[in-house]
Amino acid sequence: MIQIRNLCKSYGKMQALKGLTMDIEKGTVFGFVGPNGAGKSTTMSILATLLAPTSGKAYVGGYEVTSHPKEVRKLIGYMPDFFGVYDNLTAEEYLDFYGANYDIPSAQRKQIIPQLLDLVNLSHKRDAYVDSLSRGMKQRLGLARSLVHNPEVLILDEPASGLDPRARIELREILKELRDMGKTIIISSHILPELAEMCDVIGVIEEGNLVAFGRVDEIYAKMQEQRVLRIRLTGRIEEAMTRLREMPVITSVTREGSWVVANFSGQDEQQVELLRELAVAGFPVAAFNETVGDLEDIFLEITKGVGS
Ligand SMILES: Nc1ncnc2c1ncn2[C@@H]1O[C@H](COP(=O)(O)OP(=O)(O)OP(=O)(O)O)[C@@H](O)[C@H]1O
Repeated sequence: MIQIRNLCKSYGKMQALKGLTMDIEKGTVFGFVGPNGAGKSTTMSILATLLAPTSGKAYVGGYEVTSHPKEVRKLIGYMPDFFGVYDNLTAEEYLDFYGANYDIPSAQRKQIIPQLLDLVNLSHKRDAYVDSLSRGMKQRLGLARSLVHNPEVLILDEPASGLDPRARIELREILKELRDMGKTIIISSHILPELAEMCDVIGVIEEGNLVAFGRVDEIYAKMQEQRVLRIRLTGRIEEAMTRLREMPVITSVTREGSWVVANFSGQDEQQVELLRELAVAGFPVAAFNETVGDLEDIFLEITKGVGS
């Protein structure tokens, strides 16, 4: 659905994008993660045809963004990371105004707008002034606005920023509905775990370069394989460490007081077997627990270099 090829953007001497290349397939929820200033908004603005790249190409639905902006705009709904001020418009009037901008006939707008307000759980705020809405509600109204022309692709710049946990959950639920409708969604954030909860694929951008790109389910599967086991023994600690080191599923063993900390790379069955072996050998195991690896570390480790 989206192809980005060697995309570069400079603001004067500042190189915001340094040859970005990636593909986003139809129906994917793609999370674009990176620290402030990494180039996420720049990329999204180029895809939304609001900014011209310095060099390189970007295609949406096969249309190149600079030579076919009209076709691209029909395909995409864009929600920027800031929200304008609209003193005298109610939520309904606001959506009607944007619908009219897309040349949607009045009768059709009357039909669509209640559906959109319902989708973003704002039907009860239909007659409320936009400026009186909470931040979470404004975000949801912005989302409804980006959907007014029923686009195939949604580009959402930091939609969860500034939202409280409850508003985030609501947003996630709405995104699920949109995904179920078959939309391709691009969401940016500077928080990887937040995106991992709602996306299928994640790309990490740093200083204008894509440094990692991969599927979230693969990352989670990998995380399950890289566990840290913590075993507390009341005696024979050194002996237990030697026994653990001999096991192929253990990659390293250290000691923290009465705890033995072992990096484990295997499946549940092998973990069960490990505990059984220790018990059968009579080691005095008082406690046994596991922690999975750090999402960001594992993500970067297994996906680095991809796409760059
Ligand atoms: N209009 C502009 N003029 C000059 N520099 C700009 C302009 N827009 C962005 N930049 C610079 O380009 C770089 C990338 O900015 P961009 O907004 O794309 O990053 P971002 O990843 O979206 O960051 P954030 O998470 O803070 O929104 C930054 O260093 C930024 O200061």
